Amino acid sequence: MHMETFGQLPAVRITAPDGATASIALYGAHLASWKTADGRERLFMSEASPRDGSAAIRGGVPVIFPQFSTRGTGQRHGIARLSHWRLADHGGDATSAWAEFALTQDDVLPALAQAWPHAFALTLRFTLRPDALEMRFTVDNTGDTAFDFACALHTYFLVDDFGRTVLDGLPGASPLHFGPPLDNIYPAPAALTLHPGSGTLALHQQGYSEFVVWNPGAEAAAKLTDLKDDEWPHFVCIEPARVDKQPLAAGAMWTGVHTITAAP
Ligand SMILES: O=P(O)(O)OC[C@H]1O[C@H](O)[C@H](O)[C@@H](O)[C@@H]1O
Repeated sequence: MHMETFGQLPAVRITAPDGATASIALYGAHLASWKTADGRERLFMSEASPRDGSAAIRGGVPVIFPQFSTRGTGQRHGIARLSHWRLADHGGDATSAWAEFALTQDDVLPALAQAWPHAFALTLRFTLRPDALEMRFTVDNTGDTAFDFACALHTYFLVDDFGRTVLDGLPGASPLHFGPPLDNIYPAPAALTLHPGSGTLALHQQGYSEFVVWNPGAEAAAKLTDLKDDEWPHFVCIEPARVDKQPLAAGAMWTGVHTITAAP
């Protein structure tokens, strides 16, 4: 583990024994880069993304909590991606390396916290294993009343041939060929396979209820100031999610796991 910067933001880099790396900004516990041992970057990052903590990072893996998009009266996509997390712990063994990040209500700026005044503890652990990345997300209700939350890991996969990118495994929509703008929500199967042009990525999830699949297309992308006009064909977002707010009892914990495994 060593500290580096992502733009002006402090970031943690972990390196697995096989040479795979992940770089996570403390702002948002935001995974900005994942490279497998072959040196290949697997995540898209916008060249126009803010990198100074003034706004959410565009690319990588934004952490969405406690609201998905505008499905509620609170902050769009929630407060986690706009908050400064802490590095809680890190480690590794002969084949793996990991780092865990933590956020509680005390870490959140008052202006963001006031719209969602609950006691919570989030952890997000990134583990690099041979050809794989695991993201283990926990939501702990540390208060004495129930709260409702939604969440997602808004993963921007880098694709090297948009016109040949295919997603297999979505109920009722398999295979899904990318092309027209897309912003759909599907019930989450345990496994999906993404063909990003060359090679495959196997996606496995536990604990989530939906996958959101998003690509803005040219017209909507042109309206996003944090995305260059020609960048939209370089990514597809496939987001394990709990899109609607559901209750979590006082003292209860929810866990969602998303594992991405690369194959040639
Ligand atoms: O621009 P953002 O707030 O990061 O949201 C980006 C996208 O996130 C999700 O994929 C939603 O389903 C989309 O409707 C939204 O456009």
